[in-house]
Amino acid sequence: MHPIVHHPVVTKLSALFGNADFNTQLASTLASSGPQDDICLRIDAVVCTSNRLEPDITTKNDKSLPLGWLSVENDRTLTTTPSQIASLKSPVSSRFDVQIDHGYPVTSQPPSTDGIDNSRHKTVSGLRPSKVSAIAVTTENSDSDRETDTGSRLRPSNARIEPSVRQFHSDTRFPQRKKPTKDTAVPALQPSSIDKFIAGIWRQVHSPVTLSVSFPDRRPEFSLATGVSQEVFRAVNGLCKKYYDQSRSSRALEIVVQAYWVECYEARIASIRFECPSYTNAEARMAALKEACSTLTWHEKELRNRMIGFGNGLMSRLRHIASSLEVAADTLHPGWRDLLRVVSQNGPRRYSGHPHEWVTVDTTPALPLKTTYSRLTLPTGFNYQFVDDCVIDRNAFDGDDPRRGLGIDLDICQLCKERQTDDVVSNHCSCFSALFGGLRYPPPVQLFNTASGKNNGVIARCKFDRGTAIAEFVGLVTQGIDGLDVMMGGSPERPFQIFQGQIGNFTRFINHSCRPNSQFQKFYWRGIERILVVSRGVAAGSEITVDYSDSYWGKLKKNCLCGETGCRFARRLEAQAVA
Ligand SMILES: C[S@@+](CC[C@H](N)C(=O)[O-])C[C@H]1O[C@@H](n2cnc3c(N)ncnc32)[C@H](O)[C@@H]1O
Repeated sequence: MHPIVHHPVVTKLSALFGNADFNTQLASTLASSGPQDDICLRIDAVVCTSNRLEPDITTKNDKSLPLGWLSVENDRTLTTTPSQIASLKSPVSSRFDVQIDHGYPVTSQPPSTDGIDNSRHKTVSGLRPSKVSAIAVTTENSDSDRETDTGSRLRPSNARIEPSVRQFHSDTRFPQRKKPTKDTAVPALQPSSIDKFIAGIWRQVHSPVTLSVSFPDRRPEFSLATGVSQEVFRAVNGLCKKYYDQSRSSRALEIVVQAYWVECYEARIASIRFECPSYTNAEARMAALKEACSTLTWHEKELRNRMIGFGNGLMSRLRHIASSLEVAADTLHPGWRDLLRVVSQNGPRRYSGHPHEWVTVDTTPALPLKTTYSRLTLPTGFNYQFVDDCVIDRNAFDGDDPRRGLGIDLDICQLCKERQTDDVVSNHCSCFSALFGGLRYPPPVQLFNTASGKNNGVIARCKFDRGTAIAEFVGLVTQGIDGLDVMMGGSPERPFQIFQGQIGNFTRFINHSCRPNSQFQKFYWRGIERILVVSRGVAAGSEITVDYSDSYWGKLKKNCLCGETGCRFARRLEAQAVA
C-alpha cells in the first residue's frame, strides 16, 4: 500500500467530509498509476460560481486554489504549501532537484490534479474517426491542377444519338475547397459530441474493423418506467465492466455499452430518489455512483470520466437510428448484430443481401427496396441488380469499351500528372483515392425514404469533404436508348450512355436539388472515362444531391421538391399550364 494513502492529512480530510471511501479509492487509483516513486497528491479547493455539487463540473469561471501537496520521499510522507513553492527563487530544472523545508520534491511539471492516469479517459469523450481513406477523404491538390478543363465535358447527345428524354447534366469542373475569409464566413453549427460519436459508429460499421469479443446471450433488462433496482443496476455494471475490459478491438462497442449504462444509471438515480425521498438529486446521484463504483471497482472520478460524457440523449438518438444501424451492421458486419443488441431488441439478424437493397426509415424497420416501387406495377417487380463497376453492352460496341479515351496515356493521371496503377503501393495518383488506386471500403451511405414526394434518396452517414469522390456513376454502358434517364459520356465522335434502369449502384437513387451538395465529375482512371459523384461538402446525416440540369427538368412532368429558397423548378407545372 502506498504510504500516502494513510497520511494523517488524507485520513483527516476524508473524516472531515465524511467520505469513508476516499482511502480505498485513492489506493486503487495509485495501484493503476504505474511507477509510484514520483507520485504526489495535490489538494485543491474550487470556488464555484453556482451551487455545483458535481465535483467534475467546473467552468472557466471556477477558481481552483491549491491548498497543498502531499508527497513521499524515502518512505516519508511530506507536506508542502503553495507559499513554499512560490518562495523558490530559481526556476526548477529537473525532477527531485529542489528541496524545500521538509525536502518536498518539486517537479518541472505541475503535479497531476487528480493523481489518475489520464491516458485512458482522454479517449472517452467520443470515438476517434478511424483513418479510413475511403471515408471522408480530402484530396487537396493544387488549384491549378483541379481547374484544368480537359475540354471534354459531358454533353447532351450529338447527332449520332437520338436525344434522350431525360439526361443528367455532367459538369467537369472540380469543386474547389473555398478558403473562407473572416468577413464572408457563415457561422456554422458545430456538431455535438453525440453527432461525432454517431458518425464514428458509422465509420466503424463501414470499415473493415472486426469484433473479437464474445457477448452474453442476454443482457439485463430494465424499464425506465418502473425504475432500476440495486440488483439490476449491479448486473448492468457487471456487463459494462465486462465489455469495457474486452473492448480493445472496438471503441464503438465500448461506448454503445456506456450509453446503455448511462441510461440505466439515470433510471437508478430516479429509483433511489423514490426509495429515499429525503435525498436531493445530487445525493441520489452520488449514491448511484457509489453503487456503481463498488461493482466496477473504479474510482468515482474514473467512472465519471469513462461513462458520463454524453448524458441521456445518446441512447435516444441511437434508438432513433437503430434500424439503419442494423441494416449496415447486418449487411456489412454481421458480427455487429451483437453490438446492436445493446441498443435495440435482442434478436437474430434481420437484414441480408446488398446494403442498398434496404430503404431505411427513421424509428421503424427498413423496407426492402422493391416494395418501395410496388406502385410501378412492373411485370417482374422492381428487381435492381447492384454492381460495383460499369457493365459494357458488348452488342452495342462490338466488344470495345467506348469509355477508353483516345490518345490518353494509361499510366498518367490527366489531373495530377502522377502515375496511376491499380497496385495500391506503387500508385501515385491520389485524386480520388477512395475509389481508385487506394483501399476501397463500402461507401458510408444508405438509401432512405425522403418522405417528401421524392420517394427514395441517398443519405450520407459520414461526412464527405469537398472534393472527395462519393462514388462512381455505374450502370450499363450502352447507346441508342431513347426516352429514359441516361448519363451521356464520351465525345461527339464516340458517345456512350450509362443506363441505370436495371443495374447500377446507389447513385441511381440520388435526387436533384437546386442547391446541390455534390456534382458529376469526369475523371480518367487508367485511360478509361469514369463519371464520378464528387462532394461539394456533404455533412454526415444529410441527403446527397446533384443538379439534374435544366434539360432534364425540361422533359420531366413534375415540380421540383428540393425545397430550396432559390428552387428553379418548384412551380414549373403551373407555369407550363398558364403558358
Ligand atoms: C434518378 S431518380 C432518383 C431516385 C428516386 N427518388 C427514386 O426513388 O427512385 C430521379 C427521379 O426522382 C425524382 N426526383 C429526384 N429529385 C427530385 C426533386 N428534387 N423533386 C421531385 N422529384 C425528384 C424524380 O421523379 C426523378 O425523375
